[in-house]
Amino acid sequence: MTEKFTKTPGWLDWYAGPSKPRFKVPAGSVDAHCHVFGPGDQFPFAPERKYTPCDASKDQLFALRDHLGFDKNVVVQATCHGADNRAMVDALKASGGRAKGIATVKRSISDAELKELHDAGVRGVRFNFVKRLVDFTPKDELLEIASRIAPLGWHVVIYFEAVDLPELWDFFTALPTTVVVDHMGRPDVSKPIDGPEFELFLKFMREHTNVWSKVSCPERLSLTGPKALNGEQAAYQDVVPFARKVVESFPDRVLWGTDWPHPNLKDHMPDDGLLVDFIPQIATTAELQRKLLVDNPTRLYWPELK
Ligand SMILES: O=C(O)c1cc(C(=O)O)oc(=O)c1
Repeated sequence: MTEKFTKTPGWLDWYAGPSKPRFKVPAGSVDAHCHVFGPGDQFPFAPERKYTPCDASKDQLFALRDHLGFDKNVVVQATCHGADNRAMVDALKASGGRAKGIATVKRSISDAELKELHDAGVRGVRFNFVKRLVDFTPKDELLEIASRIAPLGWHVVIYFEAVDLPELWDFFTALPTTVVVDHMGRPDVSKPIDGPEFELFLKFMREHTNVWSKVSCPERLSLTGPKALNGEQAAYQDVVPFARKVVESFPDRVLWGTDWPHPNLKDHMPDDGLLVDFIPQIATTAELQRKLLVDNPTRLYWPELK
C-alpha cells in the first residue's frame, strides 16, 4: 500500500508557469542546486523528516531546466528524504547523463552501496547543520564518511547558518575534500557586508582554496525584497552586494542554482524565470557568468567534458 502524505501546514508549493528569463544563460549552463520531492506515493518521505513538502518530480524538474535554458542539473538530496537517496538517484538515472547528485549517507553505508551511488552519478555528500532541518550527527561520524568518500573523488556540501561558522570552523577546515557551501553560509544581510560575520566567511574561502560557495537563494536571504514576482527585474536588492562580493572575489569557486522547488519558504514562492534574471546582478560580465554557470560546475561535476 502506498502512503498518503499531508503537507506541513502553510506549505508553499513551487510556482507553476514561471516566466521565460530575459537573461539568456550561456550554452552548457548548470543549475547546480535543486531538489526532487518524491512523488511521495512512489518515493516516500523519510520518517525522521522535519517537514512534509508537496511533490516535485524529476519530470517537472527537467521541464523547468529546459524552460529556463539550462543544460544540466545537480540534484541535492533534500532533508525530507533523509538518507534514502532513491528519488534523487532515480532522477539522475532518467537524465541521460545530464544530472549529477549529492547524497546523504550514514556511516553504515557499504562500499558496494557507495559504488552504486557513484555509478548513478553521485559526486558528493551533504552535511547539514541547520537545526530546523536535521537532527545532530556526531562529527566523528561525518569525518569517517568524508574519509570514505574522498577516494571516490567526491566532495562535501555543507549547509549552515552564518552565526554557527565560528564553532564549525575547525571541523570544516579539517575536511579532506573540496567543500561546497550552500547559499553562501546564509549571511544575515541586515548586517554590514564588511562586518565581522561576513568577513569570517570571506576569510574561510580566502584561506582555504578547497572551499567553494553556491551564490544561491536570494529569496531566502532577502529581508527587503522586492520579490521575484510580477516581472520584477531588480529583485532582492539587499542580497546583491553579498553575492557579488563572493562572485568577484572567488570567480573560479562559485556555483549557482535555482533551489527549486524551494523548500520551507514562508513568505512567497519566487518565479524561477525571474531568479535567472537575478544572475546578471551578481555576475556582471559575460566572463563571470560563464565561470559561474558553465566552467565551474562542469569542472566539478562533469570533468570528463573539459
Ligand atoms: O533552507 C531550507 O529550508 C532548505 C532545505 C533543504 C532541504 O530540506 O534539503 O535544502 C535547502 O537547500 C534549503
